[in-house]
Amino acid sequence: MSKGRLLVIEGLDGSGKATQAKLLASYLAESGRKVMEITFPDYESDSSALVKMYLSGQFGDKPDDVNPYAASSFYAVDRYASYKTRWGSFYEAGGIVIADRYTTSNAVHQCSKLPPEQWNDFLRWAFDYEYRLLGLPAPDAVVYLQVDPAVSQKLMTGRYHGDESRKDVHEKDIEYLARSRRAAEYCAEHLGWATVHCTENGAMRTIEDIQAEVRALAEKELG
Ligand SMILES: Cc1cn([C@H]2C[C@H](O)[C@@H](COP(=O)(O)O)O2)c(=O)[nH]c1=O
Repeated sequence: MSKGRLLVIEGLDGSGKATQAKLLASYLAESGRKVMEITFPDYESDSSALVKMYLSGQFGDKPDDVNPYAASSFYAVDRYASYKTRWGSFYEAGGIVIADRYTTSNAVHQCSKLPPEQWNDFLRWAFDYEYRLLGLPAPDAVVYLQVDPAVSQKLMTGRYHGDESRKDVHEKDIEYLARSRRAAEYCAEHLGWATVHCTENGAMRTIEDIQAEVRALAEKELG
């Protein structure tokens, strides 16, 4: 039996990835396809222990306190565990997997710790490590949900109702988030990701409008 398909929804914090991934998975399931939705980090699993230590600041309270290769490894083994225990056999048997974040999040959030002239080397390493050495599937398509900086700032402020202490080490660091945005746009442009522009005139477009574009991209990929 031929292996399945992996569609990834990527975007910066607060871009609506979880909502769009869920809606896409339900839509594809209703259209009669075998679908599973997965999300990373896999906070429910013990395999995310190192990711949790990192995000809660136990290795240092700034993202840059943990070098991108170390941090990427934490997320990569979390994905490996999830693949082995949750979705690997479903995917291998031909199922469609919709991922809310994937290796592509290391491309965005870890790449941004390096100067731009080192990005290509880092990206080559990250993809080679996960897709070849660990044996995880490479995505068939990546949809990047692009949100204007001013709008995403507003969304992030609202998310924790002004309680800064609930933010993780990435979310607390505005300068790091700006760098991650630059890395995300670089990846979207150079790695063949499909960009969906989620903002219009300084506000988010409706969930339904964005979903219509996401579905069209998925349908094009799945045929
Ligand atoms: C899945 C994943 C997330 N991240 C980052 C993105 C977020 O800032 C943070 C936590 O993810 P979350 O906001 O989706 O809970 O971890 C990576 O750096 N690499 C990864 O592989």
